[in-house]
Amino acid sequence: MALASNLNLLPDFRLSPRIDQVGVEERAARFTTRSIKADSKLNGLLLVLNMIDLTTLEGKDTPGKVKQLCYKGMHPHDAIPGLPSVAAICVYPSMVKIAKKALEGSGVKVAAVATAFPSGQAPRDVKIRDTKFAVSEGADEIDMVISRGKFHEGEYNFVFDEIAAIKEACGNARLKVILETGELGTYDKVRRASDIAMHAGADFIKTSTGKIQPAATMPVTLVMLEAIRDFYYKTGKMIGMKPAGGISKSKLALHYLVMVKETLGNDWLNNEWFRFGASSLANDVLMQIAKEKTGLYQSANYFSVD
Ligand SMILES: O=C[C@H](O)COP(=O)(O)O
Repeated sequence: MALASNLNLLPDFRLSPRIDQVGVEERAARFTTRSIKADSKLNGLLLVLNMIDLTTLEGKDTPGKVKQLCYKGMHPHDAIPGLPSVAAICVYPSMVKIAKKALEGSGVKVAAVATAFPSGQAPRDVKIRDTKFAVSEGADEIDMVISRGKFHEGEYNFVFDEIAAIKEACGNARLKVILETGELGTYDKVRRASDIAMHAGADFIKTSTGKIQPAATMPVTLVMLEAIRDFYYKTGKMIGMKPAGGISKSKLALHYLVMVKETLGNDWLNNEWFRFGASSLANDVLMQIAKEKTGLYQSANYFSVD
């Protein structure tokens, strides 16, 4: 395992680039002003659907609900032909086996939140066991949370080593590292946490758990996309991006796609490298796809997940 203390070549994370707050907010706002032609809009909506990690992370989740969500993920709407599936179903570790079986042969991945999600307040060995359990149950992807308390104390080597340990526990599963940006406080800290996560072995960086406000925003996501771009220029390694929490409207999701395209380029415009973590976005996307195809709006109930 790559321990921070053993890696003399690591950057000093205290020196991560500073972010101009006004500049990043203005740049993010500009992506919302681009006009999208009708045919590009339909393609964009289909792409958004295919990039969703369809999520349920409730204490009251049942096997029945997870199976229904899996069906929805594989067949977003029976009455609309030609729809792609979502990218993954995102659940707690206890639901991984149920989801894995329900999704068998579909190509839809199972993502599991682990490491004492959402707080991350547990000893490292518990987090490693949580991760190994989810992988042994069949998780294709692990969504871990960073230790925000340690990060705020300036214990960057601790945060780095923990991510590296979880990466090792993942085996072949891809690792998404959740920064919980709503608890980081500043864009500078979002940039620093992104840099630590990528150097420590993240396959994806992710904004939020969905349990803390604010969750994903366009400026925060832009800071992370720019960190990914800089990391790519420096190392040649692609890292994925997953904004999550509070993204429920198609129009906003399309703005995110414009931002990804203009910041990272077309190589990132697929579900291998970009995801939306969302519980209700799929319904709005389906409503808009139906509208684009038929010219008519259906009621929201027509598309409900449950
Ligand atoms: O990672 C996904 C989030 O937990 C979903 O958040 P949401 O319910 O606001 O869409």
